[in-house]
Formats: sequence, C-alpha cells, structure tokens
Amino acid sequence: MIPLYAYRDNTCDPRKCTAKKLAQRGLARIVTAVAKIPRSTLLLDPTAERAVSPADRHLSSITALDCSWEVLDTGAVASWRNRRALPFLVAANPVNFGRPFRLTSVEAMAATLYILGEKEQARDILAPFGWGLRFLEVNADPLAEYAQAKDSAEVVAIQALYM
Ligand SMILES: C[S@@+](CC[C@H](N)C(=O)[O-])C[C@H]1O[C@@H](n2cnc3c(N)ncnc32)[C@H](O)[C@@H]1O
Repeated sequence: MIPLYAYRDNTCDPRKCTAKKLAQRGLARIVTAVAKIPRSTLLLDPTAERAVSPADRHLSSITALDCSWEVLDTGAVASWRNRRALPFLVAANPVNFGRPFRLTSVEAMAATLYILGEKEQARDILAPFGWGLRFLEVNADPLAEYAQAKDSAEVVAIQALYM
C-alpha cells in the first residue's frame, strides 16, 4: 500500500472534493501547507515534464494538488524533485467526463497506483464514488500498457498511440 496525500487550499467546492471524501474514509491524508508536502513524494503535477511510470515504484508516497483547476499554480512546488504528469487518460467523473488529462484527484491517484502496480488500492480508493470504477473501465487498455512500460520515455511513446 502506498500512502496518499492531498494538498488542499480550499479553492475547490468541498461538496464535490474527491480528496476530502478519501480523507473522511481514512484513505488519504490532507495537508494544508505546501511546506508539509513530503519532499520524497511523487507529486502529481499536470505541468511536469516527466510522466508517471513503473520506474517511480520506489517513491514513498503519492500527493495530489487538490485545488480548483482555475487557480492551479504549480510555481510553489517547482522545487519538488519528483513531479510527474499522467499520460493520456480520460476522465470518468461527471464534471469532465470523456475529457483527457483533466482528472479529479482520486482519478489521478488511482491511475498512478495502477501504473505503479497497486491495482487493488486503486480500486479501493475509487469504490466510494458512484462513477469511480468506471474510470478503470474506460481507461483499461492504456492503463494496462503504461503499467508494463519500463520508464517515463516508454510511457510517453505508448501515449502517442492513444492521442
Ligand atoms: C486541479 S485538482 C481538482 C480537484 C477536484 N476538485 C477534485 O475534487 O478531485 C486535480 C489534481 O489531480 C492531479 N491531476 C489531475 N490530472 C492530472 C494529470 N493529467 N497529470 C498529473 N496530475 C493530475 C493534480 O494533482 C491536480 O492538481
């Protein structure tokens, strides 16, 4: 099991916040200050240059930046070493259904867990959401391929086949 964190700045609607729901169930831990984000974590940053890949298996935890897309500013975490973007995957959540790359925090964390080989944990965190397991169904083919890749470069090459 890989520990999950979400940095929350309270800019997203708390009623729809997927990270908050995970924390309420003990499936993730919320941090409210950038300085409290573990330095060794795999930080989910859509603007990062490197893609998540099985080569990240050694990293100690996964952290999502759980804020509104409108205010997402990754400048404050630019110095974190292990920032990663997810490769092409489509959202299954009702707000952005079918939209590539724009995932909720729980979808992003589940995709990362799946690529790192923690498939059961990925299912466990998606299960509390009505649409959650649909995310794994609609992305079954790319997720299976990304999980077999050697490194970030191979993940990026596979992603090109889906775009
Ligand atoms: C912008 S927040 C939106 C949170 C949303 N309100 C919720 O309740 O889940 C989504 C976060 O998930 C992660 N994420 C989503 N899509 C991603 C992608 N394509 N690559 C890397 N991280 C991603 C990032 O940490 C991003 O900041």
